[in-house]
Amino acid sequence: MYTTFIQHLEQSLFQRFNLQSRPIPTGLEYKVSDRGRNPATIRSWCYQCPELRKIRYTSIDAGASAQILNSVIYPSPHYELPLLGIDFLSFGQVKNLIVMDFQPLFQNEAYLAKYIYPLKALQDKYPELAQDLEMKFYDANQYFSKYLLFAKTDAETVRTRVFTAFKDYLNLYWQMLDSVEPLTNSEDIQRIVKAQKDYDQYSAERDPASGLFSSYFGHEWSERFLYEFLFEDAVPLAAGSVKK
Ligand SMILES: C=CC1=C(C)/C(=C/c2[nH]c(/C=C3N=C(/C=C4\NC(=O)C(C)=C4C=C)C(C)=C\3CCC(=O)O)c(CCC(=O)O)c2C)NC1=O
Repeated sequence: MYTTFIQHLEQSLFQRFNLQSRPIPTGLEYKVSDRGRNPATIRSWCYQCPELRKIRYTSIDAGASAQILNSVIYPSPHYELPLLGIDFLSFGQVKNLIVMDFQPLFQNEAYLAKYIYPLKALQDKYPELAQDLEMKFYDANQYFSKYLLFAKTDAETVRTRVFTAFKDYLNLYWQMLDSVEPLTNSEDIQRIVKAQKDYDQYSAERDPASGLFSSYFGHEWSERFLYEFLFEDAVPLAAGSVKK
């Protein structure tokens, strides 16, 4: 379902940046589960370049049961740019959840005006993909923008409109990266380092995928995947404390 999306993402990245592989901890880059109705394969890729500190994307292929593309791009801390977040989930032909956003590190007006407002024109192009759905796991006011794509839709729309919107959002992100002024003051840079860490901590604790990973690949693998790869700057909750 998301193969063409991944191909486009890769092309787009490789054409613009001098990418270097960023290691994925042993055992986390690829795994197959036979627990479900269909075998599930999870595969991840990770890169870095001077402009982008961490580029990761993950696909889950469980045949007709689940098709998923999840990705986060973390800019270098010299750039206060939002993170680029993608979460495309298809469970069978009927349930397709699409989320794509420039994930703001801060919510103050000046920041939003500079880095989030330019998204509005794009969201306006895809009204059917901006459905104002309620968030149950995450807080819509933290690390999300109001111009995100957030929709439940059908498989045909995913192949057509969502693919076009995905390319548009990605292009705007590259444009923004091209025009952003790098920070030079070390305190400003440290503030971005901290904000990106806070994002990892928040996301690791809230991620609704942990149940899905556990059911396919077991609890232990799931925790490693979350804390050693997806959100590696997050610190696991103290052992024995209750999750959420
Ligand atoms: C491989 C990793 C990974 C997977 C497979 C994943 C899956 C995942 N994301 C979900 C929701 C969601 N996912 C997001 C958004 C994001 N989520 C993100 O990881 C990013 C980067 C964004 C930003 C665009 C949102 C907004 C929801 C709805 C959650 C809610 O209702 O609060 C759900 C719940 C779907 C449901 O309601 O049935 C799952 C299982 N999340 C992951 O991190």
